[in-house]
Amino acid sequence: MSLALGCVADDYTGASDLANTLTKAGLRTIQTIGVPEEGRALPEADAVVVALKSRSIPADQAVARSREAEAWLRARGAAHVMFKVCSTFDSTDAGNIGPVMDALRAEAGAAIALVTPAFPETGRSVYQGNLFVGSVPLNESPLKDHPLNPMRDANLVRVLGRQSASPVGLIDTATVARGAEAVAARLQDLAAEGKGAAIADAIFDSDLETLGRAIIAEKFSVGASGLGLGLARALVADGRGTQDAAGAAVGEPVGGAAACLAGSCSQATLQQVAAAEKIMPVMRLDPARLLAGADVVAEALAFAAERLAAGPVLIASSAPPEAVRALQAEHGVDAAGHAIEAALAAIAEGLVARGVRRLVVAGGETSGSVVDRLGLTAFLLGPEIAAGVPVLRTAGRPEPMLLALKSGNFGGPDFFGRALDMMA
Ligand SMILES: Nc1ncnc2c1ncn2[C@@H]1O[C@H](COP(=O)(O)OP(=O)(O)OP(=O)(O)O)[C@@H](O)[C@H]1O
Ligand SMILES: O=C(O)[C@@H](O)C(=O)CO
Repeated sequence: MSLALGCVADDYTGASDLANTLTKAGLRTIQTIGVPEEGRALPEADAVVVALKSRSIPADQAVARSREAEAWLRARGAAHVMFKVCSTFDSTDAGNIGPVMDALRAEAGAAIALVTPAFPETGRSVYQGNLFVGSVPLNESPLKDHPLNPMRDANLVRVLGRQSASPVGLIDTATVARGAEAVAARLQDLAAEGKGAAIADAIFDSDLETLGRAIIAEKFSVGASGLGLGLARALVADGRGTQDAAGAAVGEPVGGAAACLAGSCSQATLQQVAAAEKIMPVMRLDPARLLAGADVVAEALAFAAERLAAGPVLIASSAPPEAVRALQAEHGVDAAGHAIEAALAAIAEGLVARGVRRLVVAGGETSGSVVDRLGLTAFLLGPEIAAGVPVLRTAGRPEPMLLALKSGNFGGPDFFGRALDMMA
């Protein structure tokens, strides 16, 4: 297998979002969970997205894991490696986007990296270096209340500048409008000025296509699904894609019971959980009781066991920002987050033991814990449920499962019902 494109993603839902975009754009794509162990056979692919759970871990660990993933991808022929970050640039001033970018850029022997989280299909655009979520700057969007990394500055030149060891420049929209050669020239000028990264403006998919063409001959970039789209289209134009990449992984139904888990507290997920209450039994986990030592895992599994034969259930810890803040104030951000993630992962394991083979999970960290607990190692890409959320089919598991790993902010209010319909 000689890869046209290699990607290192900093969380599992983000990886499936990117793999979905690459597949739709015409690259046959596989998502692996971590770096595959030596000797593990993978299906033929044009692109591999190695999913890490590195968004919220200490920066030195994120760097080490990302370097290992990059080396694995390069060894399989990937001339360009993209580091996939969140389209809302989720990170703190302590990392991890800057440190990982610095390390992978050095590995690639590149002087500068083009960086853009723009993903117009989901309303993320970058103008004059400022990230917009829909019509509002990042710091006015619901991301200002994110439980792990509240985003309080929309200016990405500043945000990345605080995380990277080298200065950060801007490729503005006027330059992007002049085309790929103008972008490539500006990138070289910024490198000559000593900049190690350039935030690139992008408002429309056509901007991302320009950026893709400008950097496809470079070895490294940083972006979200939008930049993936630009790179994939440049590769496909160059004859590196596969006809019917999107149809490649649609397989037989897997049967079994279906269930949903939500650990995301985003505004989108809160609405989706509320809407799900109209179509399936919903159990709301009480994190305060969990943290006080109550066996909420057993309670949730008993709730599910009584109902699964009749249809899907949803188990959710999702709560509005005030409740999240109150819990975190009492127990600490990490302790609260990890305890809830671990509980939802244990519930997932119990559900699979009780015959669940179709599982929808909302939230990046939550999905990471669930997928790790289930020991899943790779996914093939199925149809798209909502922008950025595909149906995933496990690869290498004797009894296949279907999953949907939803990034917190993605999907419309009817997401859970829609996902279950598409996984029937
Ligand atoms: N009621 C709650 N109170 C406090 N923290 C919670 C609560 N419910 C879930 N959490 C924690 O909030 C975090 C949510 O992060 P997660 O990544 O799963 O969702 P998200 O941030 O909305 O999704 P994404 O990263 O895809 O945008 C997790 O650590 C989870 O355990
Ligand atoms: O880019 C995005 O917004 C998503 O793929 C994601 O990473 C959210 O966690």
